[in-house]
Amino acid sequence: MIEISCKKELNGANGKFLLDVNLNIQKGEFVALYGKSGSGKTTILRMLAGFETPDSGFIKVGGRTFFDGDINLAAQKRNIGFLFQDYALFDNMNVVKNLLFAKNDHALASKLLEICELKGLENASISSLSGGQKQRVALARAVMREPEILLLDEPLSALDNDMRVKLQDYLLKFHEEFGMSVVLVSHDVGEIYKLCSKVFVLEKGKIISSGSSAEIFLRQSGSQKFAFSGKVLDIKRQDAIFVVLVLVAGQLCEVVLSDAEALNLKVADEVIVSAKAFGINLKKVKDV
Ligand SMILES: Nc1ncnc2c1ncn2[C@@H]1O[C@H](COP(=O)(O)OP(=O)(O)OP(=O)(O)O)[C@@H](O)[C@H]1O
Repeated sequence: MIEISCKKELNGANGKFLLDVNLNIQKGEFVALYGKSGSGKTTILRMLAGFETPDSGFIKVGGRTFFDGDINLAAQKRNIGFLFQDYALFDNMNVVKNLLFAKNDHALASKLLEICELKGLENASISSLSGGQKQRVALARAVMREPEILLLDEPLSALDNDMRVKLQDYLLKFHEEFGMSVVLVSHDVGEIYKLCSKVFVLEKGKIISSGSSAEIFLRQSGSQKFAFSGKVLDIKRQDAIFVVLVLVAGQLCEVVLSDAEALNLKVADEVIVSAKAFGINLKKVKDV
C-alpha cells in the first residue's frame, strides 16, 4: 500500500496555500488525481517520486518509509517510473537504446516494444517518430525498470483522440502485465473512467472527495439519468421563458427554464445539466 500523509506550503497563483493530503492507494491499484489547475496534483506526484520534499508528514510504500521527519529516500531508490506530457526521450539515441538506457535488458525491451506495437522501429531515430509513437516509446521506457509505482502526469493530453485511445489501451496492457500501482493526473473524465478504479478529487490542496469514477462523476440524484457540469454563457428571455446557453465539455447547449428556475442564475455560474430517462437519443458519429 502507498500511504501519503503530507503537508506542504505552496505558492499558488492567488497566494500561499497549504497542500494537506492523506491518501492510501492499494498495491496494484490504478487511481486518478483529478481537480482544477493549481490544486496540487503534480506536487503530490513529485513528493511521492522524491523530487519535492514535504514540510511535514510521511510517505510509506509497502511498509518502507520514503519520507518522514528523519528519512528522505533519494528519488533513484524509490523504484518509480514516470510518464509526463513531454516525452523526455534522448533524441541522440534510437528507440531501443532509449529503453536500454533505463535498463540493459534486451529481452524486456523487446517484449515492451511488442506490447506497444513498435516492433520494426527499434533502430528508428526519435525525431522520425510521430507524437503518439514517441509517447509509446516513453511509456515503454518508463516500464523498463519494472517500477513498483508508475506516475502519469497528463501523459496523453498532447495527443489526438484516436492516439489517446490507443495509448490508454497500452497503459491498461502494461498495468495488467506488470501489476504496478499507477497514479494518473488527468483532466479527462472519459480517460479516468476507462483506466482508473478510484479517483481522488483535489481542491486547493485538499482531497475533497474520493470514490469510483461512477460515484465521483455521475453525480446522479433522484431519477436523473445523466448529469454534466457546465458553465452559463448567456441567459435570454424569450416571451414567458428563459433560454440559458451552457458550455458543457466544449459543446454549447440550450436549456429552457421558467422564471422561477432562472431567478438565481447569472452568467458564469457553474451548473449541472441533467435529464431523466425519456427521449434521450444516442447516435454513433465515429467508429474507433
Ligand atoms: N516547490 C514549490 N513551492 C511552492 N509552490 C509550489 C511548489 N511547486 C509547485 N508550487 C505551486 O503550487 C501550485 C500547485 O501546483 P501543481 O503543479 O501541484 O498543481 P496541479 O494541480 O498539478 O496543476 P495543473 O493541473 O495545472 O498541472 C502552483 O501554483 C505551483 O506554482
